Amino acid sequence: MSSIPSFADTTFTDPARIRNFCIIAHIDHGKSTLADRMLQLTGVVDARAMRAQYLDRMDIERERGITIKAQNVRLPWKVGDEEYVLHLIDTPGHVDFTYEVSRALEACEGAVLLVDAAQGIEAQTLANLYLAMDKELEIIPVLNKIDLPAADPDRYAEEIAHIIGCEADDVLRVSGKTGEGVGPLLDRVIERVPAPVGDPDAPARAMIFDSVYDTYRGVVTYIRVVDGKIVPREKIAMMSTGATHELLEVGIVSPEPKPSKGLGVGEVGYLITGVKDVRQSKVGDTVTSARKGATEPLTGYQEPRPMVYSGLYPVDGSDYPDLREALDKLQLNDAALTYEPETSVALGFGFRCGFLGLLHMEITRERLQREFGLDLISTAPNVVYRVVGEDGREQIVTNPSDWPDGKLRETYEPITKTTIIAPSEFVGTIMELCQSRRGELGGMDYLSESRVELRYTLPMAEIIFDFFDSLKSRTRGYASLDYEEAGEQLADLVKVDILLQGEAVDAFSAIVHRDAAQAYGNKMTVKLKELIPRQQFEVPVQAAIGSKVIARENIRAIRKDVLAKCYGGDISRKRKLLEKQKEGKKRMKTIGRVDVPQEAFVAALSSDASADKPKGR
Ligand SMILES: Nc1nc2c(ncn2[C@@H]2O[C@H](COP(=O)(O)OP(=O)(O)OP(=O)(O)O)[C@@H](O)[C@H]2O)c(=O)[nH]1
Repeated sequence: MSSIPSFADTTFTDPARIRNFCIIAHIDHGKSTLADRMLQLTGVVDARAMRAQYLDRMDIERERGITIKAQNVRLPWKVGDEEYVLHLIDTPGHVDFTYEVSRALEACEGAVLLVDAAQGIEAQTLANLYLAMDKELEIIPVLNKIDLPAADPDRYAEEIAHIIGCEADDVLRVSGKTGEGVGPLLDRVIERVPAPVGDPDAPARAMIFDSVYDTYRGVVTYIRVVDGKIVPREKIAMMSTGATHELLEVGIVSPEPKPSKGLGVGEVGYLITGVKDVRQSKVGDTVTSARKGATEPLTGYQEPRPMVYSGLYPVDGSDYPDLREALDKLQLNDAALTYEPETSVALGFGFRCGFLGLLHMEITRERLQREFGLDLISTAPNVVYRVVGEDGREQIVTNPSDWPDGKLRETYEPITKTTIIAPSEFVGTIMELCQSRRGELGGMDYLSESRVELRYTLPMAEIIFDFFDSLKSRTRGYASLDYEEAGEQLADLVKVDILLQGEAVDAFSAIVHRDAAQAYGNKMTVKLKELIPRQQFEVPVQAAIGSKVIARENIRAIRKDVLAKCYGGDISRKRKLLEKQKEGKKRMKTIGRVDVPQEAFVAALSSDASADKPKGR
């Protein structure tokens, strides 16, 4: 086996020589590290240019050590004298990004199922495995990190064999760190993963599995060709809209983008059309030729549905148009992000945004701040509720301010099917936690003598915020968690409003289970009392359900005279002080007669859920 980089540059490769695969795993089991070794071993990146997590291109990904966006790369590999092209698609492992995983799977015929040899199967190993099996991919089971002293490959090979129904001997053993076993793994990919099948003479059909907005090049669209070929200078059409575009560039990624003469059946690469509007290159769409194009699109992807909503507002109101533009651009990168304009009495103009989960929300916010230089406030996140009024009218509520006043006939909340895997000694404490979160046990299975899988139905609102942190701390970090939405259930829900001097502050309203309302009211009133500076009059801070007040704190009055200290003399000093006070006022929002500094909103809204940095695993 030796590397043959020149072969990687040749496109229109015979499909029989192509293998498209991805690596799926629980978070931190070592996908990105293994991908690094593959880049090196195939000679695509030489040792000098190598850096850790080569495919994680975003700063946030490197800093957090997690993969958010799926990436793809073309690798040459030789078995005996036969030359092959591998397309590797690196996928994220966090539960919020399952959607990215499912898109990556659409472009592959095989999946390397990577399991940490010191940890065994975890909740997302199973979730990703089931996704891959659903799409009928060839699964190649692999134990990673065999260099670790704590590795117990024999034990976990049995576990994997038991789950996927193979022999324990079939499970390969590698170390992404030392590179051991990576060559044989690539050989196995070539041997087991089926070559892509497509009709080279049919009209072109390629599926879009990712699109990225690039400041210099415009929209870059990643595709996998299914039939025919895509060549530069030809007009292409997007099948969902019928829109046609001039193709400016077609190419492959190995590991940097390289223009090519085109892409044929089974090949994975990118195209650039000079389109500036990010919404014209929809993930899941089929690309065909504008002239004599295909008539049947490929089966689309399942549209991702947001699970968590939150309001995003610019701290400086004049940044509103920039925020809109930034969201437009991010959405191309992130088909799961949704947003629509909303206004808040307290925060002004902003957007109601939908996310897949809290990590997704946090990352979106961080990207808006970093990549677009925006200073933002986000309101407390909430899930999606359905309410039926006394008159039988139904309403979907994604924003607490839309919660109908008055009596409601029925209120529903979304629920999840949750899987927890942990050492069996923690079963009692996990059950306790789930019960306290209104969970219902669905079943329990032993994966081996000492490890158990628990299945629960839990309200989504209970699970997305701090559940994972509680689970981790109660199980000393040994439990892993995965959940998927599973419909809705009747629940006794109420809206808690927070009032300043009798006036509701919409940004602080929350929908909670009736049993949790008191705790929310107490927490917010105490917090706001600390955060809002004293005014020249007393300000009551109240929590209320409808007109019923359930908690109250008072901010005592003071009188602040900035000129008091400089009576007599210096007029310019006086003016300066007054101006300083005016500056301060600009950063205040006035609720009724109460001046609330921006910082108080930020602090009050960020200190609970969004401050826990959930890194689910
Ligand atoms: N000892 C040892 N450590 C490894 C090996 N492979 C990965 N690691 C370490 O395990 C941690 C996680 O590795 P990553 O490659 O970032 O894991 P990942 O699965 O890509 O994680 P996500 O991208 O967040 O899903 C890092 O600290 C790696 O250095 C290995 O073979 N041996």
